[in-house]
Amino acid sequence: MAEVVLETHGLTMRFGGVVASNNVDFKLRARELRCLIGPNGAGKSTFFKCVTGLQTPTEGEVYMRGIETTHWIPHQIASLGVGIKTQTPNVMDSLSVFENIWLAARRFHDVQEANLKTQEIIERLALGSIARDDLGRLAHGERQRVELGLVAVGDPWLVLLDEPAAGMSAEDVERMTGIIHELNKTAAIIIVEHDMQFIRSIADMVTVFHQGEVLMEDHVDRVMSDPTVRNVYLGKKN
Ligand SMILES: Nc1ncnc2c1ncn2[C@@H]1O[C@H](COP(=O)(O)OP(=O)(O)OP(=O)(O)O)[C@@H](O)[C@H]1O
Repeated sequence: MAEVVLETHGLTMRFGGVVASNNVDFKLRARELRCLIGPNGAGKSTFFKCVTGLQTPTEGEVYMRGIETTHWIPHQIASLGVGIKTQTPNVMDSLSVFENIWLAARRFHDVQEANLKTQEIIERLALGSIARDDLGRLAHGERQRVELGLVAVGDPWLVLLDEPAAGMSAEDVERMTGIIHELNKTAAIIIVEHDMQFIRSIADMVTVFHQGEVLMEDHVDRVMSDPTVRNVYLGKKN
């Protein structure tokens, strides 16, 4: 069996009386692609933030390739070889696509290698036609693609993506799907996502969150046809 690259034990996050994440045990193996779904307020974002170091859980532990990262900040986690795409990316609108990717590449490589890596990412993600454009002038879908480029530049073995398809056109989503599959050749990937069409097109295994807990973990087809999952989305009691 493939190596476990991410594991949580009893991950719990309380905000006052609200238990946003409740004793979550989670495991992801090398080269897996897992979508995290669930209705609004189910605890997906909280789980994502605890795993990426944006929040520190109240209880429980996070391990990446066996290293405990529970109290680490995102920068430390990224330095392990983990690519993180949050909804508030660290980019500069007044710099070009090339420059933004180059700056990200420079964190991992010397100047010469950063040049080569930037060029490689621009080709892999088909960003050539917009490479000299300022990031601030790009359409939403193009920008999302650049942000994936920033994730890919560190050759990550684990990629954590928060709603990569949000607000995108069907064409952009299709492109994004291709890029994620390409990243998945070398990295395990977690995607927090609302867009069911995107999930159907990309997911294999899905973890369903409900009221801060894992309700179900199974193949996307079984999850989508499960009556309990349907009821949870529709807000019905079982
Ligand atoms: N910073 C916070 N302070 C207080 N309560 C919070 C905070 N963050 C999340 N919560 C609460 O925790 C619960 C889980 O929220 P979370 O955002 O993790 O769910 P979600 O599944 O990501 O929802 P959505 O799909 O709407 O983004 C909700 O009841 C939410 O109101």
